[in-house]
Amino acid sequence: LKIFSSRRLQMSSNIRMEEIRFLTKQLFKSSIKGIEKVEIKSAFNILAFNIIMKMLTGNRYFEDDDLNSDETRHRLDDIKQTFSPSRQVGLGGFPFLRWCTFREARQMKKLYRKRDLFLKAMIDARRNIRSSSSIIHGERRSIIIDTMLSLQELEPEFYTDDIIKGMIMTLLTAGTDTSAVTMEWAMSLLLNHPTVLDKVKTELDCKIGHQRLVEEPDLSDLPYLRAIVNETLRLFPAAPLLVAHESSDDCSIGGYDVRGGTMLLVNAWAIHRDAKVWEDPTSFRPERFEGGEGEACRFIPFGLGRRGCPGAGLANRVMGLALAALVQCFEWQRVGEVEVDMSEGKGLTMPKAQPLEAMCRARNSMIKVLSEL
Ligand code: HEM
Repeated sequence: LKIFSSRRLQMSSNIRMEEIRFLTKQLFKSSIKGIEKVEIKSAFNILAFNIIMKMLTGNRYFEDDDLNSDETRHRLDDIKQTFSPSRQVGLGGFPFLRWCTFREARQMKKLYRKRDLFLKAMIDARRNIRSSSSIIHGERRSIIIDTMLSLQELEPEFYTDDIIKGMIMTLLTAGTDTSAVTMEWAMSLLLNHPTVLDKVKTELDCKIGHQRLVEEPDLSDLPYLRAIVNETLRLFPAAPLLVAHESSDDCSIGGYDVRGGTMLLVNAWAIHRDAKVWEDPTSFRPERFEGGEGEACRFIPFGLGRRGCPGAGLANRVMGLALAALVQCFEWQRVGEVEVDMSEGKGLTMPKAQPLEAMCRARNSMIKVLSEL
């Protein structure tokens, strides 16, 4: 509640808007001379990390202006390796992963130590800033680590540094790759379905126009954009098996007796493509969400109930805003004649097998807005 309530999200909306402006400015710089090839995967990863890091600490993680510089690539590889969700599961998550070689265990230990130092440095930096000033300004109140340190002052025995480190790590692992991967799938689907791309562009042109950049409050007035995000999450859920659950007690569900301590993996990917509950399930048809078709138990990209994803609201804002800005400001084309390869790669968040590249050019109607960013 302290981190994800609508009010808290509202307080950090300027952070997301700043990062969207940063991304569009970078893309404008790269494509100012005409149509240019851009590596969208890294751009989305950088956006997702910068937003979460800024919400956590007040500072973005990638300061470099150039999305393609060696420094940026190096930092991106490093942080992805350190906070990859696959490594998060590690030794303790699934029982079958508890078996690993001595060498793997040593590597894992090294990684945990690196993470620990990284997280400690983040907390110490905020603690120092807080102790050097007694006034908490408006902006600081929206910084997540500051919120956690305030809770620590109230309940020190519960909010220990280790608990805070665990929370930060969960936010970094659960909240970055998932959104970045979904945005990449969405852009890939749009490139392979130009009529859908044209339709959402028309929605943006009609509702927002060409005199300003799309903003977070506009999202509620963009139902077709929302339908595209949902249809992407249906076909390519970033947590295809949700997160492992365990029954705390014996229970009976749908006629099955389940013992306490049973691990439950829900195959959301299969439910989302089940022909018994979805018409033409493998087709990309955002229109199916326009009439509210997607609700209830068959559409569960964020899980359900008490342990459902607390970051769903944040993710929908980030993904909606980023896609809206990219479509509003730029013309997009595939790199060649061939359709974008939609094969699924390996990894817990179901990434694309091939990182997405696309041709990008600033829209003439948006040059004025882009030049003023
Ligand atoms: C497209 C983006 C995202 C998807 C598809 C997604 C999906 C999920 C799913 C399926 C779960 C498990 C739910 C269950 O087992 O019932 C989960 C848990 C979680 N997610 Fe997300 N998530 C996304 C973005 C985010 C973001 C942006 C954050 C926060 C910064 C976040 C934070 C969390 C946390 C903390 C949990 C664990 C909750 C718990 O254990 O109670 N997620 N997410």
